[in-house]
Amino acid sequence: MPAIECRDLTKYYGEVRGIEDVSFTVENGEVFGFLGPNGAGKTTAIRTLLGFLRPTDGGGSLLGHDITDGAALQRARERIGYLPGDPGLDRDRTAGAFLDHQADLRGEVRRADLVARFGLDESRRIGDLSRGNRQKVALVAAFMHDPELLLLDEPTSGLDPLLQERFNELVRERVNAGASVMLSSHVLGEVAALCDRVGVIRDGRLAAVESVDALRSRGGKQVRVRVAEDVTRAEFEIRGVMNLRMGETVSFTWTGEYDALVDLLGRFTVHDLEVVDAPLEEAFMTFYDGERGDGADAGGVS
Ligand SMILES: Nc1ncnc2c1ncn2[C@@H]1O[C@H](COP(=O)(O)OP(=O)(O)OP(=O)(O)O)[C@@H](O)[C@H]1O
Repeated sequence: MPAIECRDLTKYYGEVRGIEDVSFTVENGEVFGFLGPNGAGKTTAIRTLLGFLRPTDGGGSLLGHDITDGAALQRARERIGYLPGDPGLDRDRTAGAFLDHQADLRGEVRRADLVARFGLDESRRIGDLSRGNRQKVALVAAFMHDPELLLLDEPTSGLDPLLQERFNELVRERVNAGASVMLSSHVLGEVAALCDRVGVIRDGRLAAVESVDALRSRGGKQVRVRVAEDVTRAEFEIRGVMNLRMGETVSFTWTGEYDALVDLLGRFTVHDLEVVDAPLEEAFMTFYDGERGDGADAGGVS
């Protein structure tokens, strides 16, 4: 039984499409990233899965409970951690009072530890907290009952890099303890660092689901080479070479087989050579062709 199952899930807000025909599963112990630009449908998918919104069509399950079975889902919530994209925390309450209320609903085995790790002052009024500190309160609430499944909507928005790293550690700890995670983001680096697989959502539809490793390998290799000879651009303009930049060092993205690269470089006296994974952005951009206007280059990566 997968941790999350999403079958042709569709949600319309009246005439407005939120998501349409979204299907994927999140296996037990997996970290699944839901990546897409603003308005793509990430929040709609998460809130529909949690039963806060009624699907227009399709269905799914969380920890084996049908998402349209309100009572079962309510019970399952004790084993689920949810971080809303825009936590509407009661500004007049203190952080501690909010966490007390959440603890009554789901428990708080790890609260003290998390409050200390995030350096949270529970006595402060939520309305007086900075955005980052409010996000910390919401994170403690999502994680403090050691949930088996976490649905996190843009979890690191508002967190500084140090706290983002704390957050990453926290996710890894829960996953090592057997939990499954779905998190949404529009920051590629964030999902690449944490996720096993990524679903790319655009205009309410799932454009692709890929493992982060596959995305990386599709991105090709970044090659930087310095040779003894004077070289011309034409000598490097062969199949497999992209983003070619000439200079004292010649650099390009290589998307072909290694043997063909060795053949190419074998024509010269190589003084210096560096071959590294191309940035994940290049593979990822293939999903955004047309939307950003710079998809022509990226389109050739695949
Ligand atoms: N309550 C609502 N009423 C009407 N339309 C809505 C509502 N909530 C979302 N939408 C629309 O549904 C679509 C998907 O929005 P959603 O908030 O799910 O996207 P998102 O990927 O989470 O975006 P963001 O990254 O900005 O949070 C958008 O076109 C949005 O305008």
